[in-house]
Amino acid sequence: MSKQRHHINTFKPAKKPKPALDTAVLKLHIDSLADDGRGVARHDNKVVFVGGALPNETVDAQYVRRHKRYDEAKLLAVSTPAEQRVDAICPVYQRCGGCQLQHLNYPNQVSFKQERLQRVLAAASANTETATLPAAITGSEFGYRHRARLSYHNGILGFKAQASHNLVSVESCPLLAAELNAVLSQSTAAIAEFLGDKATAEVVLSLSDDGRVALKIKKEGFVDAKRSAVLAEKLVVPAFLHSIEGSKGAAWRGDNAPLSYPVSEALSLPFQPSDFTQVNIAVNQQMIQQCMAWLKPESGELISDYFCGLGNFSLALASASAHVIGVDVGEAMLRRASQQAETLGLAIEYRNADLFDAENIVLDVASHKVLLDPPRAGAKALCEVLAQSKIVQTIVYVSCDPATLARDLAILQEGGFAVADAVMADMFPQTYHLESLVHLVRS
Ligand SMILES: C[S@@+](CC[C@H](N)C(=O)[O-])C[C@H]1O[C@@H](n2cnc3c(N)ncnc32)[C@H](O)[C@@H]1O
Repeated sequence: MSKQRHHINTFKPAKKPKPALDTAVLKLHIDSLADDGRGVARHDNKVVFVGGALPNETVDAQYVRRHKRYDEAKLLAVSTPAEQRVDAICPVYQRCGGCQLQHLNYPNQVSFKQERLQRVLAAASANTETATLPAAITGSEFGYRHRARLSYHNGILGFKAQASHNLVSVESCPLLAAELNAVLSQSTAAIAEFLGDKATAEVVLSLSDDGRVALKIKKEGFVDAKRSAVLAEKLVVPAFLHSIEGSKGAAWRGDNAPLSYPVSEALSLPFQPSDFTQVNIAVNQQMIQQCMAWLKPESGELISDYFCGLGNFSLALASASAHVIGVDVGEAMLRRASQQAETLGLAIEYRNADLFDAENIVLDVASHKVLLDPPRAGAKALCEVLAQSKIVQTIVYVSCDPATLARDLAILQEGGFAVADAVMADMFPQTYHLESLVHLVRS
């Protein structure tokens, strides 16, 4: 039998060369703001997104990327500035990827986010007129973050640049609390000396309400204990080295005394730098009060707090004499939350469950009121279970992502819940991030 030869075609057609980007200066009129804060114009029958441009402005811009359905352009000059335009206060604004709205005055940042929330509510309830929203929950426009996560690469400590993995060097950031900025500028040289030119790392700064600032480093490779101790010595009070974790070998641990952040005048939450904490303390405290006003906890009644983290909402609910079941996937956080509940003598039972998996979701038959505060991915599985259950009568949904909020509200409304109230909470001024609270009742 003759061997058959299979002919394998190894010929690969050469990739079509990309057409050169048109470098002409475009004169664009900006019609609106996209959800990510970029100005939206139309040119050549296509939408063009222009970062840093505002509605009603005429701008000069140049293409940076062209796609089938839309194009992206960079702002060169604003020929007719909008009334809402203000000067950005950060020297690396438009290079750093952290802020998108510093060029828009604050009242208009708030209305931009209010309108986005209104659109989400309108889309989720096609037949319901969306009432005007109440005044937004707001705090300071700048200096509001008590926690910051910076990246380190090739000798640069900073934040990711816009639309790129490069880093923008930052020794001070107008969104950070003054205490964090002081520590950042004092410690940058010591951190860079410790990590060297080639390391890749993450540096987390966390401010405690007693003024201490913890520095935690996560790096590639092994951690050198002696050099870690030298870095710890170099940090100036109130900064202290909390820990250095490597991708290999043992971690170096320094002072691990818990930090704390206040959730009300009377209550504080102990936390570790790796825990989830709401970054904006003033806005968080008002959010807690809003949730309490909607949930109206009564003595002895059972309330479920899903995605409870360290018990940010559970503590307040239980302090008003409710019994609380807190559910989260973060084991270490749940341990700390339980300890705090025990210290304060509060009736909270914390449970560990993956709430993205419907099989793990158990609704307690005695719990008619529910609070949920999921991560950006939302809470599809939980909302499907809540929609089918006739036990739960009141839901407060705390959302940090309008797209998943819209999806989940549609599920809940299909299941018989109606939006009773909603409010925008400006947790992240100067950025496009939208935090919102929605109160639903079974109709
Ligand atoms: C936006 S945080 C809210 C935490 C808390 N409610 C607060 O206010 O501090 C989201 C929480 O969801 C938790 N989480 C993330 N994925 C989860 C999952 N699949 N199942 C359960 N909890 C999850 C995180 O651990 C985190 O604590």
